[in-house]
Amino acid sequence: MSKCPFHLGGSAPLDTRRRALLRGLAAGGAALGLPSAASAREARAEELMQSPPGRDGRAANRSIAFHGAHQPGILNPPPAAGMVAAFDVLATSRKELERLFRLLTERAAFLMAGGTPPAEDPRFPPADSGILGPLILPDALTLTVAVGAALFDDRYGLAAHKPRHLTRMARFPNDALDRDWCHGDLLLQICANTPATTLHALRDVIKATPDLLRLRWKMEGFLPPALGEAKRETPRNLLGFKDGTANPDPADAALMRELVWTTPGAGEPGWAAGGSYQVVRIIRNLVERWDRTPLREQERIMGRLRDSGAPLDGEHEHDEPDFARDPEGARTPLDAHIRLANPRTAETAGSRILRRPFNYSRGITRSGQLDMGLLFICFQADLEAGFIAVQRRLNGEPLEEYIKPTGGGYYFALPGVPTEGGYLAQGLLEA
Ligand SMILES: C=CC1=C(C)c2cc3[nH]c(cc4nc(cc5[nH]c(cc1n2)c(C)c5CCC(=O)O)C(CCC(=O)O)=C4C)c(C)c3C=C
Ligand SMILES: [Fe+2]
Repeated sequence: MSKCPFHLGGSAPLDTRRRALLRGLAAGGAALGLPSAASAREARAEELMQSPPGRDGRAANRSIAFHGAHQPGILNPPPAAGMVAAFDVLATSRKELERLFRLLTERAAFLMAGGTPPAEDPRFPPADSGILGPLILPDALTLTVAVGAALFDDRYGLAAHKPRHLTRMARFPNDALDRDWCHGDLLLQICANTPATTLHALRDVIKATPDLLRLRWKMEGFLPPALGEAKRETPRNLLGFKDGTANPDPADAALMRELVWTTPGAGEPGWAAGGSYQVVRIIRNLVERWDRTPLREQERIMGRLRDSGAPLDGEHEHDEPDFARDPEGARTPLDAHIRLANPRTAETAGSRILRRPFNYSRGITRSGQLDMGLLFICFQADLEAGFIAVQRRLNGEPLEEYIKPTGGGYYFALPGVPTEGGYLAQGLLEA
């Protein structure tokens, strides 16, 4: 990673990063023998760094560290723009597969830190798409790489090393899965403050891997922009409800070890420690029907009040519902979404999951209805005890009248890359 002259450490203070960035910029120009162009680029970079055009400079300058025991993009609060892109892997050998993961590591670390691409020689295609301008600001970008069960077929000799619960996503009763929007050997989750930054990162990865990856499907999502770290509110989904209220606390490391990170033992291969099962579901919301449903009924379907997010037996958003004191469902219907998803019993405590959903909107259907919904994403230490157990409890819930899952897949988010020099999937490929 450090071999890339333009790589700037994601966790480096801004001033250090700025100096390194300007040095990289000058080096890029000098490499072409263009000293005056270099200084002009340097001046422009300084200007942009001070005040990125049309953007909140502080937010655009924010970088998230790439290196760590776990990948970024799982515990950090989701920014306003999210994307998942599923790929088929074209590598023809294990060696080529290693080249793919090394490349993904290099691009992710560079893009997340921000910097300048090498200076352009107009006789060749540009190194960068240019859609962010000459200076790539980190913009709270995260790239998270996950693998699907298909990667463990007979192509690369990895079958014996498959995470224990990783399977091809099977259909649930309310699903209408479109095969063009499902599965994939590899999943890239890209999150940032702005959609331009996620698209830029996707194009960068695609450009770097023409012989190694083929895009299979992609879905872009969004959240209402955060009001700032301190004032962070629970985002609303496209049914108008706060979504994420009862998520387990990502700051609770012991809880994350229990619910999110795969640990050695329990039949999991050693290399998978520190990774997490990732579920993606594209769930269309039938919003025209929902918007004609009485508010009281909407709230009984969800089990929470729409405006405050409070449970039906509480007053405030973070009040804990007491289902045990309501065995007949007088306050919260027995089939309310949150009651089925998390009955809060001793037996179901192990099925808690970390949700990280985005809203999506992609035009209209052939019958003229709005095609929008939830790009549902969740992480868990055990796919069977987590998402699959929760979804089985939700099967047949009243909310199904308003939602239709149409795509997605099951993946395993790789463990992180603790230090420079390492690469994603190194443990798997060296197992
Ligand atoms: C299988 C897992 C889940 C799917 C699929 C799912 C879809 C889905 N959810 C909403 C809206 C809300 N969900 C809420 C809570 C909630 N949902 C799940 C799981 C799935 N949801 C869980 C585990 C929980 C937490 C339950 C709890 O612990 O109380 C809420 C309430 C607010 C919150 O806690 O986030 C809403 C609203 C939609 C619209 C949807 C499919 C489109
Ligand atoms: Fe939910």
